[in-house]
Amino acid sequence: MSSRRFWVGGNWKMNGSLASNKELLEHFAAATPSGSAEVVIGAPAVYLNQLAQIVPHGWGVAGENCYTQSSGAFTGEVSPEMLKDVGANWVILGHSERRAIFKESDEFVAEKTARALKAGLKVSVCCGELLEEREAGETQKVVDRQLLAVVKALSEEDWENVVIAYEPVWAIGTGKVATPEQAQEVHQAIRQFLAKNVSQAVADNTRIVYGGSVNPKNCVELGQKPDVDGFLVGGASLKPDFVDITKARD
Ligand SMILES: O=C[C@H](O)COP(=O)(O)O
Repeated sequence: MSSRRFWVGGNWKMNGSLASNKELLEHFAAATPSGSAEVVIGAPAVYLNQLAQIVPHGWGVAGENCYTQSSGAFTGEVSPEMLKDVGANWVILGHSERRAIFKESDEFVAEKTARALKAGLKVSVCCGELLEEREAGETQKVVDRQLLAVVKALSEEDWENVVIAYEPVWAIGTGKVATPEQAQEVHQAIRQFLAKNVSQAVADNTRIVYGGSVNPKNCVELGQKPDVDGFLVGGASLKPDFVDITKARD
């Protein structure tokens, strides 16, 4: 196994309330989460301040999106600086729901990634193919295209603060998890892509995590693959046994 620290992110998407967040986080803390994995919870921006105060000790807090500017006439947007101001230290960018529903382009995701890093946030940047793209044999082409935009926007040092989340769109919220072999194949190819397009050191050190119907039952086998450095978890991060996923590699 590599020296890359196992990373487990929860992505609550547009879910939660002050009361349910508190209940869930208290449960997580009481259930003794992994001491070795880096754990980060992503939540709607309005709840980040609450999360920053009550997440289990050592856990990070992530926004689920941000804009490219610090402030100004951008009605409805939230800046990276504002995420930091309310206690977030991470942001999830380029999630397939943002790409599909809000029409975010590869370049826009890359620009936001660069800006968030500049503001001092760490970034989990998402990539992944649609079912029809996989069936057409275009998985790697799509992932490379999405990541090439990010590569162009970042310096080599920036990569220290980036986690790549590979999330095949057909596996998100569907219960159809990628097999450990399918995940490993794409993760390995992403690492080769980083070696070719950034540097061998960045390829060796960047965490590449898998997302798409991860749950406490399938996480151990997925987490044993050498290039799977953790998970970005949607639905299962809203359940008490998310804590078991943080321990997949323990
Ligand atoms: O960001 C998380 C992904 O969208 C995965 O969601 P899921 O675990 O509910 O399939």
